[in-house]
Formats: sequence, structure tokens, C-alpha cells
Amino acid sequence: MFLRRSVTLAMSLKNYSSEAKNLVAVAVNNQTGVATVTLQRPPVNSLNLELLNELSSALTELEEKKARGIILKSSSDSVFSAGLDIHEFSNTEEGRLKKFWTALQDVWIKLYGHSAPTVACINGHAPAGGCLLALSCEYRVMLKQKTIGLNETKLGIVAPLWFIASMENVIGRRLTELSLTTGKMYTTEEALKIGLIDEIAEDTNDAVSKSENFLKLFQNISPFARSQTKKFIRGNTVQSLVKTREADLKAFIDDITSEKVQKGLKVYMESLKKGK
Ligand SMILES: CCCCCCCC/C=C\CC(=O)SCCNC(=O)CCNC(=O)[C@H](O)C(C)(C)COP(=O)(O)OP(=O)(O)OC[C@H]1O[C@@H](n2cnc3c(N)ncnc32)[C@H](O)[C@@H]1OP(=O)(O)O
Repeated sequence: MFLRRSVTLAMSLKNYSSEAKNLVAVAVNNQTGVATVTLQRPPVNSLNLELLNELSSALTELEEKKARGIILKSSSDSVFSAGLDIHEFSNTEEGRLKKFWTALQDVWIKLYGHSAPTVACINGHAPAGGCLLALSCEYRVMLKQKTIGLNETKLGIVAPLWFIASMENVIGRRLTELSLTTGKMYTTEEALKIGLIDEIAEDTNDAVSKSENFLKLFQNISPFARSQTKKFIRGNTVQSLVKTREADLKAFIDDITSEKVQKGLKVYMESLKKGK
């Protein structure tokens, strides 16, 4: 019964090979059904509205096509994602701000609750929103000598509850509290020690191969049993945002457009430029 189902899924993916879009590229291995989703917005894959919309569409498509696994990586070996594009925050046009935050909520809901097994191949630094993407996956392989963390307090902003839950579900409440309140960025080696990541890789090829090995664990597991189990484990966390989306959006708009936060972000951006 399960075997017949697997064959059907593999066949449904047969003609779905590689599609390069602007900011997100999706390539599906027709033999394994595993999709590699590559973020490609140089220089640092900061998440703007357009990238988030493309990522959201890719995740929907991979849900519909019943992908057998997703590897999320960066086209650069230096930065996985620098997090949300800070320029979006200084956009005072409320329509775009709303679309931006709604797109981020969409991406998180789809990625966190995806039916396919997901791996973050963290082939570069992953601050803030970059760390969120990684935490939304089920397994994390990271290049040595990079950094990862939810550093929002360093920017004078407050990580929403669903960011916090994503980290708490991986490393527990005590460490999440310490990490978030201090805005701690962990080195790869530190991240492995606290369980924030699962494996260290030498380079991107090694990271991809370790990600593929993780997905092989599910080769002989019923996709239905696997995804339902994941749903039971992650369902409440996803639902907590689904039920409060409007309030979360309002809180974001109110906070991000406040004079105090805008001033702090300006100073942070200047410090980033000076850091060169
Ligand atoms: C109370 C308020 C509630 C509101 C709730 C909001 C919750 C928001 C939640 C999440 C927030 C975020 O995700 S904010 C983003 C946080 N990200 C960071 O702090 C990362 C900052 N970047 C870096 O540390 C580094 O750039 C890097 C380590 C990622 C890479 O270093 P590298 O040396 O390779 O590159 P540069 O630093 O030279 O950067 C190149 C270029 O990119 C610009 N840049 C970097 N990060 C961002 C970004 N996140 N958004 C937009 N632009 C970014 C950087 O300024 C450089 O630009 P220029 O070449 O023009 O100088």
C-alpha cells in the first residue's frame, strides 16, 4: 500500500524539474523528489517583499507537488540570509508594510508546517530573520566559522512570539530567554553545543550532502505517517499565529513605525555601513 503510494508521488514529480525564478530558485531531483530551494538575492539575501512572495509561492507549489524533502540554502557561501531587509522597515507606505509582514507570516506558516521534511543548509551567516528560516526547518546543517541567532534586541526591536516559539521549540525556554534578551549571535561551534544546529559542514558541498543524508532517513517511512506526526508536534505553534495574524500585523505596524524604533534602526544601519 505504502509502496504504491510512493510510486504515485514520484511519478507526479516526474515532469517537475528545475525552475529558476528571480530571487528564489527551485530545483527538484526527479529521482528522489527532493527540492533544493536556493535564496539568491545578493549581496546578503535580505528578505524583502518580493523574495518573500517568491519563497511563499515555491513552498505552496512544493506542497501541491508533494515534494519528498526540501533543502533551503543560499546561493552565496558567505551569507545564508541577513534577515529581514531593514529598508522595508523604513518604508512608510502602510500598504507595502502590511504586504511585507503578511508575506513573512505566510512563509513562516508554510515552512514551519510543511508536509515535506525540511532541512536548512545554512551555508553562511544567519542573523534574525535568517535564523528564523533555519529554525523553521526540521534539521540544520551549518558551515563552520559562521554566526546564527535572533539578535533583534540589538536593533532595538522585539522578536514576535512566533520567532520566540521557533527557537524555544529547538533549544528550550531557558536558553531562548538568554539568547533573545541579549541578542546573542552564536558561532557555528557554539550553536552545535546548545543544539541550535545539528551538524557542522566544511563547505557548501559537504552541507548539501549532509542535508541529503538527513532526508534519506525518511526513505522508508510512510510520508503520510511522517507528515501527520509533524503536524501533531508543530500544529499548536502554527495555529497560535494563524489565530492571531491580524493582531500580530497591527502590533508590527504600530511598533515599527514608531519614532523611537525608526531612530534606532537608522543608527543600526549606519553602524552596519561603518563596520566595513
Ligand atoms: C518593537 C518593534 C517590533 C517590530 C517587530 C519586528 C520584528 C522583526 C524581526 C526580525 C528582524 C530582522 O530580521 S531585522 C534584520 C537583522 N539583520 C541583521 O542584523 C544582520 C545585519 N547584517 C550583518 O550582520 C552583515 O551584513 C552580515 C553578517 C549578514 C554579512 O556581512 P558582510 O560583511 O558579508 O556584508 P555587509 O555587512 O558588508 O553587507 C552588505 C550590504 O548589505 C547590507 N545589509 C546587510 N544586512 C542587511 C539587512 N538585514 N537589510 C538590508 N540591508 C542589509 C549592508 O548594509 C551592506 O550594504 P551597502 O553595501 O549598501 O553598505
